[in-house]
Amino acid sequence: MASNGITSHDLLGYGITDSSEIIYNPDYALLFQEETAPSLEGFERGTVTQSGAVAVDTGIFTGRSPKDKYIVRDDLTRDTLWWSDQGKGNNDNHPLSQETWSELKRLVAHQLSGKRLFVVDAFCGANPDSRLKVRFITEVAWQAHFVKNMFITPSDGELAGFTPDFVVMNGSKCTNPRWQEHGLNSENFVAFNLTEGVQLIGGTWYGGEMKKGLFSVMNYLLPLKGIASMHCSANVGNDDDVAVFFGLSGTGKTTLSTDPHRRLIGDDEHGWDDDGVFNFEGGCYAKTIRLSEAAEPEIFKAIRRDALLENVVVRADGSVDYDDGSKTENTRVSYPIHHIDNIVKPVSKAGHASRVIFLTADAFGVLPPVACLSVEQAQYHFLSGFTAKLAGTERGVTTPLPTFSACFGAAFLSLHPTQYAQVLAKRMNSAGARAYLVNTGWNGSGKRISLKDTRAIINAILSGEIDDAPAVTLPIFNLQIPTGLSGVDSQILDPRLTYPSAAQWQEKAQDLAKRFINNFDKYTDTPAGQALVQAGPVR
Ligand SMILES: Nc1ncnc2c1ncn2[C@@H]1O[C@H](COP(=O)(O)OP(=O)(O)O)[C@@H](O)[C@H]1O
Ligand SMILES: C=C(OP(=O)(O)O)C(=O)O
Ligand SMILES: [Mn+2]
Repeated sequence: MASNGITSHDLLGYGITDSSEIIYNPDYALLFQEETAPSLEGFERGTVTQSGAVAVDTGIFTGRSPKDKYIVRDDLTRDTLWWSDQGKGNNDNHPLSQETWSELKRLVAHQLSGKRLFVVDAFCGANPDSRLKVRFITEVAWQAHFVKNMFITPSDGELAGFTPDFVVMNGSKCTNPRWQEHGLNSENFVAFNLTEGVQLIGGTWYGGEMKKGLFSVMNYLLPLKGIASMHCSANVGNDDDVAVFFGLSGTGKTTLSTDPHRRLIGDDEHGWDDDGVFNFEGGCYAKTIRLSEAAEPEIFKAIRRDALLENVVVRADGSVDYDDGSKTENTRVSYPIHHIDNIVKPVSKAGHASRVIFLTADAFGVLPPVACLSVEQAQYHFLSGFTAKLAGTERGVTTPLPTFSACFGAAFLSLHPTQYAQVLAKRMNSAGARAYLVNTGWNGSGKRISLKDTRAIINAILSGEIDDAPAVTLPIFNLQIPTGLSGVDSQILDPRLTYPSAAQWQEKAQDLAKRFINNFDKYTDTPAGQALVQAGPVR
């Protein structure tokens, strides 16, 4: 192949033999042809929709499968990783032995051998000094399209001499028949070997495993270098004021960071180093369930040729029924970031953040739609990560499930949560950043807080209006809540007013406070953790 390509010889090192053809870094035109080829069958075959975007079904897996996630426990990771079987917190970092890893790798390599393969080389991380050079190997065209959308495309110059730091071998068509003997959760697997720099995928076709998989890898590497690694979206205003929006899936990172008046840095994964905030990705991955052009015009318009829709229902005329969640609530679209008009160019990065927003979707309806946090409260709520798992993103979750997800992204943390909290605190402190808790979930009315109200709240945070607004203290949680903000229904700012009686709020609040206190217990075995207890709710 040409100098900017690779040969089957280059794949031998991964155990992949006899490749019949390698399609290296396909462009969008070729991907379109490949993923809509009439010869394709089943989940491999895409459908062209009216907007020009191709729609695919991701198969049995329409969300991540955290129970099938494994990391090889070896000399590198033994004492550095936050393991599922150690300490007090529970997480998805299940240990894997070197022997089982080798078997899984043989399985995937066998699956990918003798095939026509797509190989995509891309960056994860916008900064040359902390980015990963990643190679994705897959036999499914739309999976190559997904990673082209989501990761950063190197220039031709950068591709010359591209030696991957990390390789993703996607064997989604194969499963592990010996999973029981291996002591694993199922025949499906998403496995990482940080020493080798390899991710293996078997059984699941869901593209999000590759995107969030690399995020877990960045989450391992960056904090150890003093760089914050954050499950957040980010944008920047006309005064170069940077805001980051932390939040678990479905809490509004993508929706709220896509703001026509602010340049988008990225919608999901960022680092914060000595120069400022930078994106890990080159694209966005928006939820499309009940998407409307009126409520989210920028995202709606981003769905066009080169965007890739997942698990939506396409009508006979090629239009998409965004209201139909029959395949999953987790319908999605990935698109390159330049499908949004107002973005930071050419590199998705900006200065230090001055506003740090924690998005939570409170399914209990207790938390206020916004509160201003003290430095200690910010640490407390970041470690607690109270929110809800919304339907669809994880296998088996079908209704909002209240959860404490440390750092608003426990599923992706590779190190202990306190390590992320320490790095974030240091960055926030040097930048003089202020923190806010924003509930995009429910209140006493039983309905979700409206997007219109949340957007007005975000505007009041970003303009600074909220810092001077009259405020009261919400008892039990000791949160400072504003009593009036432009464009926000003042009846919703105090959650007590959304209940038939304040006593009803009080009862639910006491129950939630207990959960907070119990959850925080796992951080109280250090003096620093002990000191934070008073920043949380009291019984
Ligand atoms: N008050 C609200 N704030 C933010 N999003 C809301 C709100 N009410 C409903 N939504 C919907 O919730 C979803 C938020 O999803 P998204 O922004 O993709 O989350 P994330 O990027 O954090 O996974 C969108 O479908 C959005 O339309
Ligand atoms: C893609 C995911 O999350 P988010 O909605 O935060 O992008 C995920 O959790 O798999
Ligand atoms: Mn998102």
